[in-house]
Amino acid sequence: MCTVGDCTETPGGGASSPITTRPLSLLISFLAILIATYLFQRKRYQLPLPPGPRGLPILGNIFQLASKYHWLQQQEWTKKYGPIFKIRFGSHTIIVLGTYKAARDLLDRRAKIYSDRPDLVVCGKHISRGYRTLLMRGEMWNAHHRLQATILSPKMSQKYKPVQDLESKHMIHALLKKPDDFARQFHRYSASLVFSLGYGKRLVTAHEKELRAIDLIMRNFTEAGAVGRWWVDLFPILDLLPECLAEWKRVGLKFHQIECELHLANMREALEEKGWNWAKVYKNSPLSQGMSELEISYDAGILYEAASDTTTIALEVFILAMVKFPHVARRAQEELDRVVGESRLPGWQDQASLPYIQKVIKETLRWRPVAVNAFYHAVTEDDEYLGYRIPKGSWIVGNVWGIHMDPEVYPNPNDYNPDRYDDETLGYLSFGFGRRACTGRHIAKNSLYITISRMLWAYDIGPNIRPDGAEVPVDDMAFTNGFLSRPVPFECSIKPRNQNRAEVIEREWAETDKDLHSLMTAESFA
Ligand code: HEM
Repeated sequence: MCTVGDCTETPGGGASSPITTRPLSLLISFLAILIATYLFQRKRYQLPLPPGPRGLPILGNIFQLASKYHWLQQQEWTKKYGPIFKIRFGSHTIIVLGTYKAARDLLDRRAKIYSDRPDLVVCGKHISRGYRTLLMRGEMWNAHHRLQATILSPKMSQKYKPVQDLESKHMIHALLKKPDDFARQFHRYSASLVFSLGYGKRLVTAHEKELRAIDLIMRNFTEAGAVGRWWVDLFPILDLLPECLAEWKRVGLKFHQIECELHLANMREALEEKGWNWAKVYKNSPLSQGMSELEISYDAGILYEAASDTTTIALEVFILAMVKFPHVARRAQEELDRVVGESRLPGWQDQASLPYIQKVIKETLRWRPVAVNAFYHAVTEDDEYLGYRIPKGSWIVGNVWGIHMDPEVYPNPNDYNPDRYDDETLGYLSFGFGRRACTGRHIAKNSLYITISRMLWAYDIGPNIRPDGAEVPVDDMAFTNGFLSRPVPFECSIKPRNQNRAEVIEREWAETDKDLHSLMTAESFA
């Protein structure tokens, strides 16, 4: 028998819930979710877009951004519109995040939906043709990200220290003969390090054809690929034009072919080299099965491109800072003299005992960030933040420059002041955000440690002095414009601190094992 309320019997006599009430409750829950989602989306859809500067009809804010330094313009707009604002770039909406908190909240904490890249027509579709990790999307990016993790993880990055030791000694020694040549020596260091790791071959003179070829590619990519250089980047529909009317297609194809030839040739040679190298790891990795030879070679080539200019620029900024803030150099030298002494160069064994040098590195990356806007992210779902709607597909940019100059986070931001990192929680954003943060950052930080500590141990760095005794003025705001922003060439004085140190440099360089293959055996990377 059953009474009202506890009946579990059906007219047919069996247990009722699996057959009748469960589908009903499922249906009700489904409808409730549907309605809630609809109401939520409708509410979100009704939210306003972030505020932003008025632009021209159709074109948007392109001309305002084309002003000399777009990052200064963005900094001004943050002051006017707040932590999040919108600009238009032809048919694209770009959301700019102007404060540390806004950038961390969205690009890091909501990285799951903020780690896509926009489809960039010229540098993405035509020059890179899907092969450049920086611009990859979806599954293809996942596959390459996993592949890169096998060689760029924190653990693997520690194993590259012997090569960084060799290349930094080479650099410090070369500067004894030609101190004015510092920019070229920094470039040689950065390029040779990654070329050695990637292809098992050093770049000793900085005149090698490989180095010139990659420099050409970087120039092509940054100049021809700069978003806004071509109308088609603003209005992708123009890409439907036939090739005879679309110069960017011809230029893109030409640049792509140059890259393909170079990356393939470099990889094929690397596979024949004696020792261990990234090309071999890539080729033999189970993670690369199913990737074409070109795809694998491009990945290795891209690492070289991503590593060489960035590290060079950071080192140039370091010299600029030492010229403008000589008291910092003196503080760092006191620390080095106390910890290391005068009879040897600083090495990896000193890294943990040189906290001031670590702060100098952080401050260098903050004070004049190498990539002023990191790089474009894109959002894969509609989202809201601070009461504003962020439409799916928007391009998202963290204005790293403006954020690093925010006095609320970094008091007196234009001062180069390593002591600000006494607060160990204070961060910086120079390696970008979330899942797209720079995968080479562990190598980069070690490079900056070994080169900067040795530069300061070995040399006095300061302004150049004219014959009349006046300092040659240096403008610490004179930078090139672009995705990467480097100091405009400037004069400075780099002199050995004394004869003893010059002799130590000579001695250590003479005693260094310069045979890359003996440093890069398969056993040392196992
Ligand atoms: C001081 C040196 C360096 C700086 C300042 C730097 C900065 C950056 C920045 C800002 C990004 C874009 C991050 C974003 O979109 O949020 C990036 C991406 C990347 N960097 Fe670096 N980088 C440096 C050195 C290196 C090195 C040494 C390597 C490799 C050995 C490297 C490999 C890459 C790669 C592969 C990406 C693309 C990541 C992706 O989209 O998946 N970088 N880097």
